Amino acid sequence: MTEPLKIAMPKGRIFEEAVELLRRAGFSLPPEFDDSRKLIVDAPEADMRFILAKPMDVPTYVEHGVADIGVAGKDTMLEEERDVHEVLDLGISPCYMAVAGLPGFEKTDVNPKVASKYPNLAARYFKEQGEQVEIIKLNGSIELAPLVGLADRIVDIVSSGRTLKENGLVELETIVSITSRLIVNPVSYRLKDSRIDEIAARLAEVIEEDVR
Ligand SMILES: Nc1ncnc2c1ncn2[C@@H]1O[C@H](COP(=O)(O)OP(=O)(O)OP(=O)(O)O)[C@@H](O)[C@H]1O
Ligand SMILES: O=P(O)(O)OC[C@H]1O[C@H](OP(=O)(O)OP(=O)(O)O)[C@H](O)[C@@H]1O
Repeated sequence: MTEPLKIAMPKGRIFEEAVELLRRAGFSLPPEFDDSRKLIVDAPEADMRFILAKPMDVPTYVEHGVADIGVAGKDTMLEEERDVHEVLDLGISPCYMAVAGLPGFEKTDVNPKVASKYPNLAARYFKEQGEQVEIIKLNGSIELAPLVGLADRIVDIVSSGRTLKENGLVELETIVSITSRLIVNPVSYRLKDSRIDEIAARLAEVIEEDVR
């Protein structure tokens, strides 16, 4: 008897698209997957065990090896910088990271403040730009920060652009495009390479079908 492959899945936005992709790749996932509060879900037919984590924590579960593989937004990889391999761009949940602010924003030298849920990514970006800023970490509703004067700019995810627009903010710079990735623990990859390669290949086939 082999041990089931452990897969860390992000709850929330990415979840449904990732499940659909796995099902289309021919993996049989139990119906309870679609409507349950369980955090560990076994899929015996696929010989898989799913660990349902907060999206930002998926790379952590995979780095520590409690999950062999995982599905993670590129944003979480850039923020967390975990020791994991990225083996496939799944192309799902596309969005991008941008700097935004109030219209007419101009850089001043006086203590610029940037609010973000991604403090490491934001700090790295401004360092690369040669601009010294203070990063203020927030956990959500980032667009509020410039409206109430907590920060003059934000670094956040943009998808439809609706949140920026409805709050009277404008995009100032695009940082990076984002999609979800299949990530792998380096030790699991050495020990279970054929199993993991097979999953990646089957997913890649489905993704290619969509491109065609
Ligand atoms: N418009 C979007 N806003 C945020 N994340 C998005 C968007 N579109 C795609 N994504 C992807 O979805 C992931 C976040 O999913 P979700 O919003 O469910 O998690 P979260 O922000 O951690 O949730 P929570 O609001 O519970 O903190 C990101 O890592 C990103 O890769
Ligand atoms: O361009 P849009 O389609 O409007 O999407 C972008 C918004 O969605 C996300 O927030 P989320 O809904 O996750 O809420 P949060 O601010 O509580 O994280 C993100 O942080 C932006 O605020």
